[in-house]
Amino acid sequence: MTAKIIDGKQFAENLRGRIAEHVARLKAEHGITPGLAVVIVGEDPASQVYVANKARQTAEVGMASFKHELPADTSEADLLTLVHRLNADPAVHGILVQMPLPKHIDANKIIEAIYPAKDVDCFTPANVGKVQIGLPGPVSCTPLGCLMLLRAELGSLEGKHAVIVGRSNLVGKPMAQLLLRDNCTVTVAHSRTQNLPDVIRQADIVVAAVGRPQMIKGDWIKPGAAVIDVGINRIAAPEKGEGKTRLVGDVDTAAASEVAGAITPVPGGVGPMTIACLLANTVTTASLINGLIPPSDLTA
Ligand SMILES: Nc1nc(=O)c2c([nH]1)NC[C@@H]1CN(c3ccc(C(=O)N[C@@H](CCC(=O)O)C(=O)O)cc3)C=[N+]21
Repeated sequence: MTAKIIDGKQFAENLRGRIAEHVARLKAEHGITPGLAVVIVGEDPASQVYVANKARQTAEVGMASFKHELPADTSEADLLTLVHRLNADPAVHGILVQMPLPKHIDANKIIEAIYPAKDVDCFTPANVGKVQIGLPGPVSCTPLGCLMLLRAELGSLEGKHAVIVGRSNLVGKPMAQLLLRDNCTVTVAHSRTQNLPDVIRQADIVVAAVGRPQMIKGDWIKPGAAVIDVGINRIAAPEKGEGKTRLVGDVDTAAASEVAGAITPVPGGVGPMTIACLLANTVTTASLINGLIPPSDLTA
């Protein structure tokens, strides 16, 4: 069997098209221009690429984009002041503080300062709780993107055994909640799981979010399974020349493609969906802040 390659880049482009339509409607019918503020502290080059991409795509769908680039030695107090200002700014419906933050800043303190109504990452405790009990609001961008791809690929997820590898607050835990809501049987595996290959072999759906390049091997995959690779790891690529690098996922994609029914590539799989879902969440929060029912096709 050769797996279908799930084109996350194309799917994200289509999603952004739907988002642009909702944005146009919010403007025309309600006079609302959804606004997303992105805050980046320090000069990490990878972070700067993501932030530039986010700002460009935000503008492309017709939303207002506010970028705040702060020096690496910004104090926690100054960052908190900025968050408070964005909380109070009526033109801002979404606030994203790019992670990771420099070590002298307590990320949890910053996250807790974000007004939950504007928390488009779905990092605040209030929104994590809402996802868990199924209330409307923003949904963690990467898990939401994975869920959209799975639903598009498989239709109903009911009764399927999903094995999530990784238990982070960013991906593993919210992914488990969303798949439970879609009536999957959910197993969350992690670094202490015993016989990991045998656990993964039971999965109809594998979500790999461990951050270890190509750790999940082809012969761990059940024939026909759907494999969602969240990992984005930069590794050395001597075949491309000295000092060159390339991106790989947490799955050995070439080997897994011989067995799986469908698989997401890296790059071009989950990554572009994460950014599109950030924009989707901004439409959701802009709607809710203004007392409107958010579009059902942009959320879980
Ligand atoms: N508050 C916060 N929210 C985030 O959502 C957040 C964050 N901080 N910090 C960093 C991570 C990482 N992240 C990515 C988003 C898109 C791609 C993406 O589009 N990747 C492309 C490849 C990009 C490349 O070539 O480097 C792809 O997979 O095709 C990657 C990574 C969001 N993050």
